[in-house]
Amino acid sequence: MTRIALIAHDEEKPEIIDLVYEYQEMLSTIDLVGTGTTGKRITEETGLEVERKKSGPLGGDLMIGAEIAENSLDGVVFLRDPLTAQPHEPDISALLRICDVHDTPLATTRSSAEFLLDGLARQFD
Ligand SMILES: O=C(CO)COP(=O)(O)O
Repeated sequence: MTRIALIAHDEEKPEIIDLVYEYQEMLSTIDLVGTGTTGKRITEETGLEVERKKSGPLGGDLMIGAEIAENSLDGVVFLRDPLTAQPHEPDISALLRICDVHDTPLATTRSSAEFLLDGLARQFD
């Protein structure tokens, strides 16, 4: 089963909800995991089931990183806020790094997330 992570910083949460609505049909056929607040918001607003890790600042990014290290994830959509300093910046860097280490597809903006999800959808055709 295809499994992807959905994560967004607070300023980007409206954007990830909008993205999930856009790809709702496709996303309803795969396993979704997310950091705590992002996962909660997605489920509340779209009804999609999201396995929730801890909130990002409390270790959620690292928990998703651990799944990547175990090759459990096929992709990561991580809509970062590039204009606000985050208290857990080291955790964010660790997640980005482990995606690179395992060549796990990673999108950090809306347009690159659309490329990633379009690419995944093509695998189902
Ligand atoms: O901080 C985050 C990613 O670094 C996101 O965490 P939340 O989804 O819990 O807001």
